Amino acid sequence: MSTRSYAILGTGAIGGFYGAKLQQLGMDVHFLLHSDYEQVCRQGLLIESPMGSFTLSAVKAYHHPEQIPACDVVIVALKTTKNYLLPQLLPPVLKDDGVVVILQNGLGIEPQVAEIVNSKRVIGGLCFICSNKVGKGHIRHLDYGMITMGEYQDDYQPGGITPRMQQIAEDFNNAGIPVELSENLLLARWKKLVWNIPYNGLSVVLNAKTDELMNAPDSRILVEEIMQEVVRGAKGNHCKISQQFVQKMLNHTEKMKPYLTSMKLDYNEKRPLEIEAIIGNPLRMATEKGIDLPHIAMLYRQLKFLDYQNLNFH
Ligand SMILES: NC(=O)C1=CN([C@@H]2O[C@H](COP(=O)(O)OP(=O)(O)OC[C@H]3O[C@@H](n4cnc5c(N)ncnc54)[C@H](OP(=O)(O)O)[C@@H]3O)[C@@H](O)[C@H]2O)C=CC1
Ligand SMILES: CC(C)(CO)C(=O)C(=O)O
Repeated sequence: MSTRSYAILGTGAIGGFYGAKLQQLGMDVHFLLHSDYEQVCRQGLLIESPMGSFTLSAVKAYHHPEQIPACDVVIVALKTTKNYLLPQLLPPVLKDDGVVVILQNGLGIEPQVAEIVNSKRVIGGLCFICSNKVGKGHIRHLDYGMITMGEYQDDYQPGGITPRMQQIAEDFNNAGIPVELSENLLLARWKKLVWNIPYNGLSVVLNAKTDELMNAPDSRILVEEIMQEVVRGAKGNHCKISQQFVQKMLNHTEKMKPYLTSMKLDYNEKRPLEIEAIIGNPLRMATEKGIDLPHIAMLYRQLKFLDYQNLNFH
């Protein structure tokens, strides 16, 4: 087993789950906690999962990043709405030769992190998992779990497959989490957006679960139209996404158990929505290349309105 140390920034649905799986394997894992800190110090982390439920009773839990020893790998698993904290959180927890792995949805986060830690120290990861934090220190993993990882290079130039990615992937694989390595992080991020932009966005605007969006003819048309816009935005950024991939996303969602997207859960809980990372940044990246994405531009404004109302007036 490797001796790499891991810091988890954001011990929630995905950070709590993946961190706990790494610790269960015997890895040295340090968890930064927020409102759950005291509960986790007292009772540990409870993971419910179809892969096997377990409790980690001894957790290296911290309330402040300065208390965490500098680690080889720092996993960013906050909601992107909290990324304004990263300039304070990242430097103390990262070893001089350490690497940051960003396990967040959306696009355009790596360049922000590269400004803090330097672009040679950033890996992006896309999580194909359904998981929720259902209580303090209590994570409910529902389904899936695979991660796609890619090296970040300036301006999202393809970074190839590096030994350090392979080593981190091996740790996750040993912990029971499949990892796929991508030579092109930008393409991997656009592909994930084919799902996230329509379903996360429409679930809030139309107040619907995935099955409702797929079963009603009008919302299904909208889902497909938005997916096609994502494909066009990707193409304008030199990322080719095939029609077979779009079809695969539609078929896959049709077969999925009815699912409340993470954006809809945030909306229902009156938490800020990850609009900029998931919709705003890709939209701006396409606009900069002269590509017009009218459905996504409308979705963006609608979500901004709903988010503002939700946080301020209801
Ligand atoms: N959940 C899922 O199934 C999937 C999520 N993703 C993406 O993963 C990312 C993380 O999402 P998810 O795990 O669901 O989010 P969660 O809200 O479950 O987890 C985020 C965690 O960050 C913690 N946090 C907030 N502020 C601080 C702080 N100042 N210091 C330390 N910790 C803090 C929160 O603690 P507290 O609650 O105490 O504030 C929470 O435990 C998002 O980008 C999401 O889109 C991607 C695929 C699937
Ligand atoms: C696609 C999905 C459902 C998990 O892979 C997701 O990213 C989300 O809930 O935001």
